[in-house]
Amino acid sequence: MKEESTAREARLIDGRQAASRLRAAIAAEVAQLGRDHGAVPGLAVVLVGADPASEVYVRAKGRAMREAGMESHEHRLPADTAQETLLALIDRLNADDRVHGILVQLPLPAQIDTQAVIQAISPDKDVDGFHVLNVGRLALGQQAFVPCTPRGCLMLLRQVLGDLTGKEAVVIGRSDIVGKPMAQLLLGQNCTVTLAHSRTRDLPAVCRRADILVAAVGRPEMVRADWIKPGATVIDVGINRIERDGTSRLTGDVDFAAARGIAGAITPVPGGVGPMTIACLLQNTLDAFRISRRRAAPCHPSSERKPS
Ligand SMILES: NC(=O)C1=CN([C@@H]2O[C@H](COP(=O)(O)OP(=O)(O)OC[C@H]3O[C@@H](n4cnc5c(N)ncnc54)[C@H](OP(=O)(O)O)[C@@H]3O)[C@@H](O)[C@H]2O)C=CC1
Ligand SMILES: Nc1nc(=O)c2c([nH]1)NC[C@@H]1CN(c3ccc(C(=O)N[C@@H](CCC(=O)O)C(=O)O)cc3)C=[N+]21
Repeated sequence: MKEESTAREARLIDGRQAASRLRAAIAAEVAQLGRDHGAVPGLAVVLVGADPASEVYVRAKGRAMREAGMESHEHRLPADTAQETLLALIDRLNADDRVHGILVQLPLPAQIDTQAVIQAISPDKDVDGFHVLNVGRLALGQQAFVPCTPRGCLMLLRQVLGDLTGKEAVVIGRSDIVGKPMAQLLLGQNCTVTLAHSRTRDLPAVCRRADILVAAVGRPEMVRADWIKPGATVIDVGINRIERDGTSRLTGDVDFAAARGIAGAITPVPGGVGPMTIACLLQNTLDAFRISRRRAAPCHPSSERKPS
């Protein structure tokens, strides 16, 4: 039978709006903390080299921090910075009481051992959630700093679907910063999780099982409409800069225009996951600030670790 001519379009998941609500709630809490304690949460962002995309993100993070009433301490180092120099900076930031969160923008130049740098960050200031202690805590289902991008994706999913129990979730991409922690979070929500990657056999068929499809690959419009189960919720993490019709623009890992006719709900790029990543960075920094205050008052009877 022929489809109706007015095919139903997927609900658009507005990441900008969700992020702006979260940022407003954080700003209100920060203002209250200032009134109660005269203290301001601070984030140190370290950028090595001058990658233009990284510059854009770092500027956006700084602006969002200041708008929420938080302090942003930006450290820009030349591309040829030695590893020891960066490690010495991390040591200083670990010891700095005004710095509650530390983010080292990735990727780092080739002469620097990324893991050595990440593991040098104090786990209590690791607002990216990349430190082995936070990765382990997340895997064990303990209180942990959760990487900002998957945390934001989960917030959007909860907003659209409510309880995720029993859903079939497929995550494409197994990176340490997106795919793996996303799979852990979905497992924590009682989804049945498949983590797909470049060696997955018959990826389209795997994707067609998904009630929830998260694409974090880095390949423009790789996910076609016929990979999507009708009515599925699609979260497009990909940020790919492409040339089209002579202009440069951003596109996700999903063929958005076609997928809209099949999916139940879908995030756009830009305006989907990206803004939530930044809002979650503010949330993680606020959580880190709270943890530092509990550390400062260890005798208080209610000083347990759980960020409320
Ligand atoms: N919106 C946001 O806030 C953020 C967006 N991003 C974007 O998300 C995307 C992914 O980032 P990131 O996780 O860092 O990327 P990585 O390059 O680290 O990982 C990509 C993953 O995709 C898999 N992959 C590559 N090609 C294929 C293929 N043909 N079929 C199936 N799987 C494939 C790789 O598999 P294998 O492991 O087998 O090689 C790998 O696991 C990028 O576009 C990035 O810009 C990233 C961070 C934040
Ligand atoms: N230590 C570390 N932590 C990160 O979280 C981290 C990182 N390194 N390196 C790079 C990736 C990428 N990332 C993004 C953040 C915001 C947007 C974002 O706000 N995007 C806007 C568009 C921005 C534009 O126009 O370029 C949007 O999707 O609407 C995107 C991507 C964080 N990352």
